[in-house]
Amino acid sequence: MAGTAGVASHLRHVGLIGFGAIGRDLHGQLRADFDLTVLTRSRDRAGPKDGRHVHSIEALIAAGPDLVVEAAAQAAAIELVPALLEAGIDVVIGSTGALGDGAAAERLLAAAEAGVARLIVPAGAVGGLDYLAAISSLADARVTYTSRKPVAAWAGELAAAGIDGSRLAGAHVLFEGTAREAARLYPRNVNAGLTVALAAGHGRTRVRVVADPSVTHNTHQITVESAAGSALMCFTNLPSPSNPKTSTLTALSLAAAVRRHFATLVI
Ligand SMILES: NC(=O)C1=CN([C@@H]2O[C@H](COP(=O)(O)OP(=O)(O)OC[C@H]3O[C@@H](n4cnc5c(N)ncnc54)[C@H](O)[C@@H]3O)[C@@H](O)[C@H]2O)C=CC1
Ligand SMILES: O=C([O-])CC(=O)C(=O)O
Repeated sequence: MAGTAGVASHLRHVGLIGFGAIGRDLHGQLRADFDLTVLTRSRDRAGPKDGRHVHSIEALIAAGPDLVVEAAAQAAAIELVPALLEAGIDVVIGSTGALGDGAAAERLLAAAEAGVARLIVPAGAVGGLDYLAAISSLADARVTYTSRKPVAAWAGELAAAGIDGSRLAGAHVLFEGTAREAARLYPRNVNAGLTVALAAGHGRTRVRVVADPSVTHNTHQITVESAAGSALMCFTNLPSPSNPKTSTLTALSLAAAVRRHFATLVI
């Protein structure tokens, strides 16, 4: 099967936290090749029709997963992921913006160290993290990440700023600044900016957030200037049908991170 080269033939056990737009897609993409246990809050009624389904982090740890993917929310990552890491379970963190909170990042990394586990940052809605990590050692590197999404992805944020999204005539810059601040202000929309900053370095990365009535896709542009040259990366992603804030690419990226984790040939 495409993309599974090198995956061990016996079924590995993967835990998923969250069963929203990403969690449901991820479950569908992984169910044929992995044993899955899904953690949802007890008040969230939706869950998988087949496979294991639990409502507490203790039950997820007791199920004994080889790897867990968090695809719920920054708050869920901060609350639940440390216990997994302390229990020695590697975690792919979808809500990368959680690492923008200094105290939370310290807690997560301390838990990983204590449990001798790995906290894995996936590319998510963007790509090119290998390039960004490569130029991160260059002192002069400058990276700009621009998130440009349709107005539907910003309905709540525009309303909070007193702007009627349906009347927006042109692109509206909601934010320019650091990745940490963007991830704090837009926890469900700008995790990708924090991912870029983790790869390239916070001090080198600027983030722009734009609501644009002329685009139909979630567009992520990364520009880089450094002593190694320049790069322009643009990801024009279809929004998830069930959550316009989220790109359909994100679940595919998390599934790829899971397969990579168990692969013999690592790409
Ligand atoms: N790294 C990246 O590029 C991206 C990261 N994300 C992150 O992924 C998260 C999920 O995205 P979607 O699936 O589109 O959101 P969604 O809103 O469709 O689904 C999230 C689900 O997680 C559940 N949830 C929240 N807290 C929970 C908890 N403590 N325990 C168990 N379940 C919990 C919610 O009830 C909901 O069902 C976003 O909030 C964002 O943090 C989203 C898009 C891109
Ligand atoms: O999926 C996307 O387009 C990006 C996103 O929501 C995020 O970075 O949180």
